[in-house]
Amino acid sequence: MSACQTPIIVALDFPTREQALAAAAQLDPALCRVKVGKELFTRCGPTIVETLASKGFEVFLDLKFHDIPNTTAMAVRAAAEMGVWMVNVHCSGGLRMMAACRETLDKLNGAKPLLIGVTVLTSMEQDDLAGIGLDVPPQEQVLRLAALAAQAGMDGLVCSAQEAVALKAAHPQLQLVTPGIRPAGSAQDDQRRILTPRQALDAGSDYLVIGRPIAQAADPAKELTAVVAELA
Ligand SMILES: O=C(O)c1cc(=O)[nH]c(=O)n1[C@@H]1O[C@H](COP(=O)(O)O)[C@@H](O)[C@H]1O
Repeated sequence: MSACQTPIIVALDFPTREQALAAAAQLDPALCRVKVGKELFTRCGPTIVETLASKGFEVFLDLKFHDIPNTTAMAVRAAAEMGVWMVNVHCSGGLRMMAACRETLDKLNGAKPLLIGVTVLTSMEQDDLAGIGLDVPPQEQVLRLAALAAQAGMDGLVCSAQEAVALKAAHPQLQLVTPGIRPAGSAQDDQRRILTPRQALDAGSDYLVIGRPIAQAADPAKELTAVVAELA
């Protein structure tokens, strides 16, 4: 049972182990989980996951695997054996890819990470989708990928909180992990489909991924406490 009492996941997007651990030292594992993504993991490898776990944090390993079914399933197995709490793959890898991941995790003994499918990145809007040949609004593509993820037996989805109402109606069993969270007044950065923490929770998000507004703030503990208060 997790000691974490909030839906907040803080993205530790840092270039060094020292910076990531300095930020983590200002966060309380009772108030948030942490996310290790491509930059930090490529720099530090699995030891950063072990260190954060030893400090009491549940870790979302966000490497967004996207490959042929066997390769992706073996990567997910490696993540599970690392003891992470959540792992993700791109839904656009297709039904067989997601099903292979599900089957591989189901065969493992012991605790398994939540298996989450990334739908349409929160940095993308309709023009970006058109640029890669998808002439549909983001929500339509998200719902299409969500149906595949549900069929594959995934535990949840990464999506924008803007799609949470439609997704909860269509697939109430899927947990919604929503980045693109911006407290009122904070910079949008490269995100496009954004909501505030309160709006996201009200829309049906199960977990809120927040990076720069907390991790890169002068006082991460203060920003985290402010978001916790906004959600209370
Ligand atoms: O899978 C993710 O976590 C993810 C998916 C997505 O669609 N959008 C998205 O921003 N993310 C991640 O969520 C974090 C958001 O960080 P901030 O924009 O700094 O709050 C980053 O680490 C992204 O890699």
